[in-house]
Amino acid sequence: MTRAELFQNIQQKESYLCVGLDTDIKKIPSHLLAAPDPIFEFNKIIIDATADLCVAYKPNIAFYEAQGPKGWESLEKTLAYIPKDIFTIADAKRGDIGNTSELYARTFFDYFNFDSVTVAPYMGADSVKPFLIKPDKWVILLALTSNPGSQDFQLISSENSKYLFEEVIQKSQQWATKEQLMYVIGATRTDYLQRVRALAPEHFFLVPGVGAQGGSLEEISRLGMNKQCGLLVNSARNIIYAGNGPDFAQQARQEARRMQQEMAEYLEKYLPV
Ligand SMILES: O=c1ccn([C@@H]2O[C@H](COP(=O)(O)O)[C@@H](O)[C@H]2O)c(=O)[nH]1
Repeated sequence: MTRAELFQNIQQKESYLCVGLDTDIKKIPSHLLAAPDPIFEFNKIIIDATADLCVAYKPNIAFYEAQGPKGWESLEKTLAYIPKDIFTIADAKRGDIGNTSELYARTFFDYFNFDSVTVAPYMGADSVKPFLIKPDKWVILLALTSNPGSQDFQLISSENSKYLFEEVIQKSQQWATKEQLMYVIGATRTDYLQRVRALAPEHFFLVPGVGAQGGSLEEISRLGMNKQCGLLVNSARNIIYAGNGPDFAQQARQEARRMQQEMAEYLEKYLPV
């Protein structure tokens, strides 16, 4: 999917919501556990309940890998079930020496056909470039993450008083254009959002950390929106586990709807003309 198509979807749906499919077998409603593939069954119901309200789905690969081969099957079926006009993100946080990254890229882009994959930048150019070989596939580079530990390295500044996350954003723009590269910027780090936007004015940011981690959707939207919106705001637990009984799909839809309506308001208010 291109940046222009993504923006078109955002405008049509008045939404920049990314639903996180962090499907934990221990958390899904008990009545689904008798299904042959409970994780897929749960995802299918969540996708049916939210597809008209979001522009992206982000399965976190850890939740599937932890189930062994069955989990990979659930992931494959889930990906096939997501409507084709919705952007897909393999949240795998990969990156290794070049020949290994090539195989990771093959896994997520050739075998699974995801639109994008999250990549850790710290092994440098040769670890990231193998993910950039197809023009319609995206790398979403970890820049300033939402967790408390992002202070340990990403917010350390060098002699020239640049933070490490700023070096990541600047350097990586030599490897790919805004048509293939996005950044992960945590919703809990809005203090830095204007600084980030100044470094990457036209890029899309994947923003996790609203809802369960406490980030503010309005702050992200006010400080981070660009002319093409430039934001995919992820929420996982708050949506998919909004309910745990027979009506869990309605509860998930209600939470996704609440976020979409807020987003419609912020697109009106903050999208630069
Ligand atoms: O900085 C980061 C990078 C990735 N994540 C991932 O996003 C979701 C957040 O889930 P919630 O339930 O909405 O908190 C999860 O898959 C994380 O691994 C992140 O939170 N922060």
